[in-house]
Amino acid sequence: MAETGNPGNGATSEAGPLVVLEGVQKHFGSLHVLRDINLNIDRGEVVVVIGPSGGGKSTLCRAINRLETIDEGRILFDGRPLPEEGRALARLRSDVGMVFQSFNLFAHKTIMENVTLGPIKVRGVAREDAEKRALELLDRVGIASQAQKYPAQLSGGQQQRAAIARALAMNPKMILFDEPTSALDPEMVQEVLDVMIELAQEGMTMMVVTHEMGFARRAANRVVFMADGQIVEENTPDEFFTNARTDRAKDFLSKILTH
Ligand SMILES: Nc1ncnc2c1ncn2[C@@H]1O[C@H](COP(=O)(O)OP(=O)(O)OP(=O)(O)O)[C@@H](O)[C@H]1O
Repeated sequence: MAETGNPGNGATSEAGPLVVLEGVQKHFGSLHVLRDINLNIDRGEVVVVIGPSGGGKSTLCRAINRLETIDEGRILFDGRPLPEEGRALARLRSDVGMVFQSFNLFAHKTIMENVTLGPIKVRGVAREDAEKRALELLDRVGIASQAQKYPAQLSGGQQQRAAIARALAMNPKMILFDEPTSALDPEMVQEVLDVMIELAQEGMTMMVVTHEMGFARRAANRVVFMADGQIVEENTPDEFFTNARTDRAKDFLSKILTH
């Protein structure tokens, strides 16, 4: 996939991990939701984050593109601390695509407008070029024929595939997926996972919060198990699913794998 480059912003560090979290702490009031998180995500790596509800997985995702601020520690993206505001923050948000459980498409814009808005407004791409690329991406996720429809006219699976096309339209360096299939009817889950598996195989750097263990087995390089705001253990999917080390992870797996 072509990179847009990073005009006027100096060289990026192509060596080293794409994301580095060091000693990250986050509270919501008295609730300690991220406790000393240390995590690197390498370029081209697919990290699946799993764990019980309320464990801090979404907050971790949101902290990486600064939808949440952190209280302590630091997060580096592409070798630099996360920007706090302005154009640099807008650039971070386009470099780090985000796909949410609830699709988050603009309801009063067509699918084509949803996909082209960012490239036109943030990246300064000409409308004609943005539309051409959007059609390619919509074709790639299997919904080119829906380009002129509004989100409510599409199935949940189609909307989520549109959301992935929208993230891809910014030529992101990474995509964060926060429970992308949790709101879908069961028959639509696989069509979205198939798009994600293809992206993973093409080398997209991804962090995926999900309960889809089949996806983790097939696509993840690493599984990170989080509970009570901490990374309890992390391992390759094979090791994690057959040889979890901690009682908490074993307990969690025994519950979800019997479903
Ligand atoms: N904006 C907020 N204000 C206050 N508390 C919050 C906020 N966002 C999340 N929390 C709380 O922080 C804790 C961690 O939430 P988070 O959504 O990160 O967990 P999670 O592991 O993603 O859970 P789930 O699997 O249920 O989505 C939860 O107790 C949640 O209620």
